[in-house]
Amino acid sequence: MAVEEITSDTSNMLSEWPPGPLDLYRKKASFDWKKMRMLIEGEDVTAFKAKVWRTLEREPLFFHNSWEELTRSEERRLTFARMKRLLEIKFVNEEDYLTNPYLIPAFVQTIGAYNWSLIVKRVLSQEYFVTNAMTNTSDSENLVDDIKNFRAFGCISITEMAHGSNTKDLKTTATFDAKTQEFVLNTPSLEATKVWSGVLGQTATHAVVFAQLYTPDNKCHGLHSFMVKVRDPKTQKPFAGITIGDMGPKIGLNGLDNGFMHFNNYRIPKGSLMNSHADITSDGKYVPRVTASEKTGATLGILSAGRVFITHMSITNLQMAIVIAVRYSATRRQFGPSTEEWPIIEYQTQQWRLFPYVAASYVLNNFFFSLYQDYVDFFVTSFNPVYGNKGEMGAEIHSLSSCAKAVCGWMARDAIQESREACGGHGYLKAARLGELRNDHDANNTYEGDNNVLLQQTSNYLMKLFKEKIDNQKTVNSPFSSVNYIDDYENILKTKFDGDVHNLNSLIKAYRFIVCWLLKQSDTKMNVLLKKYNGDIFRARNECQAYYLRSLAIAFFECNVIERFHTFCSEQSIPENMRTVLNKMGLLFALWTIEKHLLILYESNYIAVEVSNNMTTSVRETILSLCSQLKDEAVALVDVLSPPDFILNSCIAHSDGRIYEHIFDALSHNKGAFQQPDWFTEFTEKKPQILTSDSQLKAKL
Ligand SMILES: Cc1cc2nc3c(=O)[nH]c(=O)nc-3n(C[C@H](O)[C@H](O)[C@H](O)COP(=O)(O)OP(=O)(O)OC[C@H]3O[C@@H](n4cnc5c(N)ncnc54)[C@H](O)[C@@H]3O)c2cc1C
Repeated sequence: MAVEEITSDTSNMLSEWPPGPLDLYRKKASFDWKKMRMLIEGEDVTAFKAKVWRTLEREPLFFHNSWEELTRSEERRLTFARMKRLLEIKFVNEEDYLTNPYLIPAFVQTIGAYNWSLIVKRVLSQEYFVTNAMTNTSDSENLVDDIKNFRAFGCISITEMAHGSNTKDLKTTATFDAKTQEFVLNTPSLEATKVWSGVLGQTATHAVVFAQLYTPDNKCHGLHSFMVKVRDPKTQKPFAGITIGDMGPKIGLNGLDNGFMHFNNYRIPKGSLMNSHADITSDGKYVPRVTASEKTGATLGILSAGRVFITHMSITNLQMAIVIAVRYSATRRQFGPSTEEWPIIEYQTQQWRLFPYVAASYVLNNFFFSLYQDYVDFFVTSFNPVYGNKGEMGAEIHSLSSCAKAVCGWMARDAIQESREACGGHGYLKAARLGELRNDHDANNTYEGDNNVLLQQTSNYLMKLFKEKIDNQKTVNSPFSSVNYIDDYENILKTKFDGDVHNLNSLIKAYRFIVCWLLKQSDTKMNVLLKKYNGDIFRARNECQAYYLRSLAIAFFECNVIERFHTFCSEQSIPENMRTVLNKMGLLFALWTIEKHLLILYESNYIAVEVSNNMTTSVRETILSLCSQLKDEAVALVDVLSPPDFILNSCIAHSDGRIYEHIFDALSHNKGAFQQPDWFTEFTEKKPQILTSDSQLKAKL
């Protein structure tokens, strides 16, 4: 998050919201929504997003409405055509990205908010793929040129039918043939079929294929990636030796063509080996280029990009869902103490269900900007041959992005579902957009690493540091400082809660205690399990997940998120009225998340006996009080996060608040709303022949 001076020029580029029923709450807000928007995302990003959205709205190809129903084939065709148009318009060039790297996630968010299939297809086949090609292949220049000029499309093929999370055990083979200076790709079994590769189903001409590298002496050197030409760009047909198919209908993201693939003695040139970590000589000798530990740290860091971006995608979905739910709640009325019905946002349960997610939208947004800055710093360092800290930086980014992707993905999933229910029956309309958000978001919890498996990456990292501290007195210290407090774990574990539930600092101390306590408890349990299983770390770790290592990774993430938000709120330049609201959201988020760990705080005696009786009550009463205080700010808070109506595309959440007019519009425009079905004679003419006796039934059988 950048705190920048807000100019009237930038403020003017954001249109005022149209007048309507939402004005009731908009007028009650204590801050200016435009200034808050620029505070949380910076002027450049705000201006850029506004420009992209205005352009899309004017483009006929991007016309859509909330009641639209497309077949899979229509969706694919449109996604492809829109992707082409995006390339023609070219909102930013590489220099812009270098000047302001925040424009990269801004671009993904801006297009993703319009349609996730479109941006996922675009990024997978272009940016993500080009980054891979540029850093790794010998003939990368031509390929990058082809990709940029729409002569080639890339995809990444890792997952196989029988192996996803456990990539080490992938079965596809790439065997070097010294006679022809080629690798021979094979799919040794049905289970080794490559599956799920995005863009492969109907479009990709190239794939980064992960396979086990074999040298001519039949020795396996483990998993390596290869740049493979899979389809003829002139005919779009797979080359001989490759079978490609489309994965078919999915729960969501149906504009994206996921595919499956088989290799049968398919030959690729030696130069196809993506050789930044290892190479092969012409006589077939395997030559590693970096040591195993260098490879691990740097590779882990680079591979974090996907998770960093998915974290942002999840936060974007969370934000869109909460915009819809809050706007609807501020206009929908039910019951009331007198003749006038209350807007449902006035109800305590509605506030309690939704406002923690409003707070999460801000707190996580800040986390993303801050993590992204760390990633950019790491990325720049990783291309600097002199600076030697890459491994540690990469490992920390890997740990942070793993838990961030998991927890943000789940929070967004829950926010979307809560928002759907908070909007009652109308929330269930396709035209409300919540169903599409739910279905498209769902995959974020699985691809680029299943969430539960990712949390293990974070807990492994933390446990390793903790072990080194205990066994070798090694200082716990990391390049981005996320773990430094663990170094003081012995003192932290002697502390008690100071009882101040209104102070974010006190809650950060409590969180640090939870992390240290879970580390200690997990370490104790691991030692017992290691003894039980004769030092078998795999089994020991497996039995130490639920309530221990998994909770550790989640608490570590939440602690880091709150620390970063606290730092942000302490910035001098934030105007006081905005700081007050931001502090309330930080506190609400912290209390809402820490409530789930109260048992730990009791069990560990962190909450002293004298205060233990009312601690739970204090936490809960403060949550309710904060929800109530944020009620009059909520509409303005979601206005800050909201894209224009054309992008949000929800008939229950237009910025003018005229929900019933827009819902009726959606009802009356849906396909066949007023049409008699062409099967109506099934009722009017063809009556059911009801079988009345046993003999008639038997005769039928
Ligand atoms: C829409 C979509 C797009 C995708 N795009 C691509 C792509 O472009 N390229 C590509 O290669 N792949 C892609 N994938 C595949 C994706 O990366 C994998 O599905 C993902 O990595 C999970 O692997 P899996 O499906 O094999 O799950 P599994 O590994 O079989 O996991 C199944 C369950 O087992 C649990 N589990 C597994 N191991 C453990 C363990 N050690 N401890 C505890 N629990 C465990 C997991 O938590 C999970 O709940 C895509 C998937 C989807 C849905």
